[in-house]
Amino acid sequence: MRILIVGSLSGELGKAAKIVLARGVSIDHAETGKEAVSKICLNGDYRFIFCSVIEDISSLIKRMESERIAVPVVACGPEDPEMAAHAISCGAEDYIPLPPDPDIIAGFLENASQEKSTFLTIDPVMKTFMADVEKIAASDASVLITGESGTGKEVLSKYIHVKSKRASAPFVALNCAALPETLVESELFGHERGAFSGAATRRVGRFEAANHGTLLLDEISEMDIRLQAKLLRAIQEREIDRLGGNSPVPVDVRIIATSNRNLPSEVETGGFRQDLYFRLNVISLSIPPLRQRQNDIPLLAKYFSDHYSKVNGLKPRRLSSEAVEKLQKYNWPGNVRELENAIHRAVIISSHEEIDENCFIFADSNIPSVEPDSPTCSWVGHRMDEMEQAFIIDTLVHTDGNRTHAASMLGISIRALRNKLKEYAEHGVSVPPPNSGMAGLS
Ligand SMILES: Nc1ncnc2c1ncn2[C@@H]1O[C@H](COP(=O)(O)OP(=O)(O)OP(=O)(O)O)[C@@H](O)[C@H]1O
Repeated sequence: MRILIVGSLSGELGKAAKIVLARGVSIDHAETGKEAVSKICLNGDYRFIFCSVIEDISSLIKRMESERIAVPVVACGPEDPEMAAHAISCGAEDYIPLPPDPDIIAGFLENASQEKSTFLTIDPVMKTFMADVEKIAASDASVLITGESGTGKEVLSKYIHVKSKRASAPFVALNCAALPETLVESELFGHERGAFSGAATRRVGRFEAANHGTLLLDEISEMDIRLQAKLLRAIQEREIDRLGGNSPVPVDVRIIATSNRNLPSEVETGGFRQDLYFRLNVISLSIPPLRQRQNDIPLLAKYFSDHYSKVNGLKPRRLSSEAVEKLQKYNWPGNVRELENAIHRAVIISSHEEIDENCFIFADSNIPSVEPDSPTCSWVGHRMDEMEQAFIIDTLVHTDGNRTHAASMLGISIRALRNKLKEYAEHGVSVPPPNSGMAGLS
């Protein structure tokens, strides 16, 4: 883990930096937000940016957004609730009070290193699967992880990295569906200054950022076929060409790719290169959907309820046995992500320390939801495109704005979903924002 510290180190922030260093975490330093962005562009992967509240956090975040950098910013400043609230409203994800308390910083770092890297499971159907995962982790082979949306493909990738001999090097992820095709190439391979209009600084790509570590290519099936050829070359030759660069750069990276689409049939229809498929599919793991491992439901539910109680400053919430039974009977089309969202909501809405079954309301997931006031209530008399729009928006509301999950439930590609949403927004239709989190509460 590497952290970039932004601001003057002469005061309390410098003391915080020393505590971070003493915990074995490497740090880099930038005096200003502008310098910070150049450093990230050049050096790649930081787990966090610790930024002094004296700096203009809002413009740092805007600069990062314009460079498509998504590193969480943690504001550091005096123990003052108003300053903390202001920093959070500017886009900071957390606030560390200064003078720094070594225990708070240690807890923060510990949380960050454990976060999303433990693949929780106890269901007997997962026993052989997990035994295979342990063996696979130790090897250096490419891994292809498939499974429905929300089954934990990204968590499993991180777990494999943490268990591998590359654990002390970076784990870098790129969601191939999250960026327009034109940007994926420069994200992957980086670019030299002036390589294209807008390339104001030299920037390392994810391949270089992941050197000696692991590169997760999430939703690989969404990658443009032309770029697939370049990726294949990078994997085979173990070197990449930066956009606008003169000579290849050697890279030592383990690739883990995920897909929630059926890659062999994509290969058959010409949407995915067969040679790349064989390269990635040295080892393949298919995560079973949550409904096929019901014993994991109580374990995960408890884990999320403890986590969200803590995050919300509440006493630990306990799930009643009726609530657990109800969770185990539901078929979880959105898998663990849907369970996590359901528990998060339940933790907040439950007025007692016990979460009872009434905190969970599930539509029959085999039938599209037909609420009395919903446009899908009476299908007769509506045009197909109206129905499609209502269906897509309803699904997106159900997934709390999560595009990947919604696309998977609708059985369409994320790109197709995104195009539809763009079209709706251009016609003034209110589209649930991405990751709107607790949208269902309001
Ligand atoms: N076994 C697990 N243990 C702990 N948390 C899990 C587990 N599986 C999934 N999660 C949680 O569920 C959520 C979804 O997981 P993840 O993003 O890894 O799924 P995914 O299969 O990659 O989804 P998608 O295909 O939609 O990108 C995350 O918040 C993750 O922390």
